[in-house]
Amino acid sequence: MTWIDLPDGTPFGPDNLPLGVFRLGDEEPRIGAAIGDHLIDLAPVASAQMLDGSQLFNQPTLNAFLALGRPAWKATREWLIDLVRNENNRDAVEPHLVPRSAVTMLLPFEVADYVDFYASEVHATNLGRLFRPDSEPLLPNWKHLPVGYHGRAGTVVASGTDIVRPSGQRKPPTADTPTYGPSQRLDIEVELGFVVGTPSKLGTPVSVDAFEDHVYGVVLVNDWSARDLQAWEYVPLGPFLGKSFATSISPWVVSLEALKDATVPLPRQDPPVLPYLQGDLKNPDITFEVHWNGQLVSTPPYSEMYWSPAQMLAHLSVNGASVRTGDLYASGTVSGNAKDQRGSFIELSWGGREPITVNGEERTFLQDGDEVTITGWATASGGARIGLGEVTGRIAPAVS
Ligand SMILES: O=C(O)/C=C/C(=O)CC(=O)CC(=O)O
Ligand SMILES: [Ca+2]
Ligand SMILES: [Mg+2]
Repeated sequence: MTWIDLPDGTPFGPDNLPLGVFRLGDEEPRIGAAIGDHLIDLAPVASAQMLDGSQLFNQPTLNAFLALGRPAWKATREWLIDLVRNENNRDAVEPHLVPRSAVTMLLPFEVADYVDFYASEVHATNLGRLFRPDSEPLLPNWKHLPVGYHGRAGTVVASGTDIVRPSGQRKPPTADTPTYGPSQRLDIEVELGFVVGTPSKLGTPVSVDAFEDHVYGVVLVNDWSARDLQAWEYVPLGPFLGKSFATSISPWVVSLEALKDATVPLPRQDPPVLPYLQGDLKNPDITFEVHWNGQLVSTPPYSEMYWSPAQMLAHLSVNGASVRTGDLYASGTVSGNAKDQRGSFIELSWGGREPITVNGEERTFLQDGDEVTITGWATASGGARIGLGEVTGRIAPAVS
């Protein structure tokens, strides 16, 4: 399959070839493609082959590449596949294979706008029960439109960035007035992020069928959430400071093309959705693993998500809002039906009332020094693993 040595079970086999931005020593950041324990430094390989646009890879972000659109994404993928499969390319590529352990991975693209959805029925039901115990868990709109909110693009950070515990207002139900201080209910949210390449025109909605023309690929997302800040501030306008302090994403952008054999039909939508949300709808079949201080605590499955990524894009643009190169929209927390498939600690510990055991300790929310690592992968036809790599972050103490 490839002339490059691959470790067993690598997330980055010859069918994946995700793109990311790396820094090697004090050299300028540039674009690489992951393969096994290495990356291919693409700029020198492309310029030696005198490819049009080889300057594209000599960039500190993927944005210029993303803006090229689907035909160029496909051509680039075919070129990459040939580089790693065809032994004739060995002499050209081998000098530019860099061990991934030798580089620092950066934010892969400059994030334009950031939207966060709420597309898991299990998660929305669980949070409804926890935040609004006296009402129906799912609000009347939930099965008619993919609920979402606009987040803060400027605080989307690279995997590995420390997350400073946010401070803010919180008012426990038993208190009469709010107090200010470090969040005591700091949480994670396991999500899949969709990366927009091709922009759309202001005033013109993007149809469900045009999803693959606009979205290049996916990243892992951890949408850190301060549940105490959130519970006090969110009514009636939705999430604000409880979410905006940081959102971490994985460094490798996996293309939709690499995932095309790893999809499942959408769960049945009942009641039927409006025509602009109808189409041939699929979900990527990704399984996540959540490690809390090294211990596996949950394995959320993407396949059960109620709203598809194409419906999210159609909905976020149906009023004529345009999308831009570098837009990121996230699925919302991925939670499965089983207890050990929940994608947040507020669900895993049921609001803090049912602690879970992590490395022998009873735990509910995040403590300073805790580290959370989320991985994810799909299985392509033929059994090859298409890995998304990982997104990781450690909690640093609040600023006093
Ligand atoms: O139900 C609520 O009031 C709040 C829900 C969330 O915190 C979820 C959110 O950020 C969207 C998601 O990740 O699913
Ligand atoms: Ca979220
Ligand atoms: Mg966030």
